Amino acid sequence: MDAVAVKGLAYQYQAGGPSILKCINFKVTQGEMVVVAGLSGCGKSTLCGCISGTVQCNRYGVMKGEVVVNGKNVREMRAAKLALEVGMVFQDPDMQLFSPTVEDEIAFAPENLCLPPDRIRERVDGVLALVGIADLREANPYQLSGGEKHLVALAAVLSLDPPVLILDEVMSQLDAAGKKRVSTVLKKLRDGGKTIIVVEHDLEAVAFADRLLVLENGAAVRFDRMETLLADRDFMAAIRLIC
Ligand SMILES: Nc1ncnc2c1ncn2[C@@H]1O[C@H](COP(=O)(O)OP(=O)(O)OP(=O)(O)O)[C@@H](O)[C@H]1O
Repeated sequence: MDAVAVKGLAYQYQAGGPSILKCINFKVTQGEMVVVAGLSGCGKSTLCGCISGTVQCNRYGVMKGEVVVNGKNVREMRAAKLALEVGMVFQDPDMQLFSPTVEDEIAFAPENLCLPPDRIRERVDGVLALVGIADLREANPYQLSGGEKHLVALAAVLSLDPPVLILDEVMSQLDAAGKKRVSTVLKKLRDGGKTIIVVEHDLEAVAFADRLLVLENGAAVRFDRMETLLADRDFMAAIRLIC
């Protein structure tokens, strides 16, 4: 079954402004991990925002086409419902952290679902263990490193257990050990059935992903098996994804 179907997606931040996304079509199967890559400014974050419903498309932005997540059109869903279907970890984790402790940050969404306290505790303990940040439980999120903040933001998103996860460059501030830690978590989540779309420049760090979507100047130019595209060194060099 398709977990995410993007059909003829086009986006402008302002009517009459530049077309940031240009008729993008692709489908992601449930339990698949897809990497989105392309040069800076090609529209990766905008695509993530369109899929997660976090991009502006009422007052200023103009979105055309359709994004369907688990059979539901994201533009027809209220934010609270959409958050149960698709969770997004932003490129800048400070955009989504606001609680005094990591534990409060993770508990916030389940509390807002009015889950009973023992279920909330269960979820908090579960995601702290899954993401491997149990030692940060009492920490102040603002005082963490960039990489740790991304892990806390991922844990907070996982507290709602959405079937689809979108991660926008969460490894960019991590050293090799940090990247390995995140990729291990992503593998575990994918193997557990989550559908994952991840924007990443370091393709070696996510080489275990299933498919790679290459964007160039707002258009999807290739969508193929990860190993097929990594092996196509002429294409990858021409598109400047490898030297
Ligand atoms: N809020 C906004 N208003 C107007 N234009 C924007 C806005 N956000 C992004 N853009 C423009 O949209 C284009 C695509 O930006 P986007 O952030 O989606 O690209 P990206 O591929 O994620 O880049 P990067 O790799 O640098 O994060 C860029 O030209 C950017 O300047």
